[in-house]
Amino acid sequence: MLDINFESLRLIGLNHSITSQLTTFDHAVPGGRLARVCEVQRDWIGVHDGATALNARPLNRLLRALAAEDAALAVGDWVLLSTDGDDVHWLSARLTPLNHLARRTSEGRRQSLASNVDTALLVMGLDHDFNLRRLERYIALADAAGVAPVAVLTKADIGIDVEARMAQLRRRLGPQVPAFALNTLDGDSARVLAPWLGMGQTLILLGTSGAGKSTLTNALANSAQATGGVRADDSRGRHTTTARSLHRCPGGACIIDTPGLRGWQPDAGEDALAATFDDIAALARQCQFRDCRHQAEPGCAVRGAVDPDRILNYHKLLREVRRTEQTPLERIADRAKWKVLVRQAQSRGRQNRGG
Ligand SMILES: Nc1nc2c(ncn2[C@@H]2O[C@H](COP(=O)(O)OP(=O)(O)OP(=O)(O)O)[C@@H](O)[C@H]2O)c(=O)[nH]1
Ligand SMILES: [Zn+2]
Repeated sequence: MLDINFESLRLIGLNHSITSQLTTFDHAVPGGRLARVCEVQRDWIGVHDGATALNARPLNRLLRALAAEDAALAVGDWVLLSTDGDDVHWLSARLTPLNHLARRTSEGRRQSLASNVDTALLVMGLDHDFNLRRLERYIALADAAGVAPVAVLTKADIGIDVEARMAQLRRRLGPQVPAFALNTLDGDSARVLAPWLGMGQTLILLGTSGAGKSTLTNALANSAQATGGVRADDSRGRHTTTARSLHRCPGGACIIDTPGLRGWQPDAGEDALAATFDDIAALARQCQFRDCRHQAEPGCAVRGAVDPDRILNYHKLLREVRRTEQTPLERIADRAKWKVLVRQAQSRGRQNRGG
């Protein structure tokens, strides 16, 4: 029988949607217990069983099962843990995640970020890090996974045009995405973000290197993660955090800190993107032309009502999604077509120079 201490596991995010899976679960591992993945490394998996943090290794049978689903263990996953006579800890199974955050690399590869997350705190500095297109990209990533986005604008104490930027952000994103300007060093963050930090809640922090994710984690979880300085000229961080990790907050929520992402796309389809930009979709129904791009077309209902840069960003993300949804053959055909065009242009150039 599986040994579950609900009270202690609740502190690392256990909820009834997860435990209800156990009734139909084949857990024939002697001494098996439930644990949560806190850190994924190449050779070991950091897990917490509600009482202690320890390092474990996945059994081959788990690796095979994951490979069959084209899945991998991610921070936030619930797993079955057992300890053998030599005190080695093994993971034998993973419970089906309730949701799963992933990104696409610039080559289109899908990469797991975290599982079983309630809220994504999208962390962005009010210094040179401020970029609303990037924020919308993060919102698309969260929306596509069914994770509620909350924008946390850090460095309100040293930021540039703080009030104007917050007003611009709220106008552009509308009321659906709560947004806060914070100085994460002043100790007020936990109070402001309290509605998302309730018992059993899981949050993930996403944002560029240097945005203040580890500083915010430390403020919310009373922990002591290493934080890094940023370059003065462009506010870029130094990639101080190198792996995703899970931290417990005093109020019973837990937080997944992540390294800054570079070169990525949301793992979202066209429908998910349309949901993120549903203000555009709703107004577009009143445009004169069904395929209106809301640029110079007459009778457009979107232009003027939505920030023009938001419209451009939506179309940019749509183009990226369509490109990653191409089959490998379509991509090869597309590349071949480009090569021909480039070659034609080059030979035209040579002819012009020669003639
Ligand atoms: N003045 C001020 N400085 C801040 C604030 N938040 C973060 N910082 C500073 O910004 C620098 C970068 O913060 P980190 O928390 O390391 O950034 P990070 O997002 O975790 O960066 P990576 O771990 O590299 O992904 C540190 O020197 C922090 O002290 C803030 O609200 N105000
Ligand atoms: Zn239009």
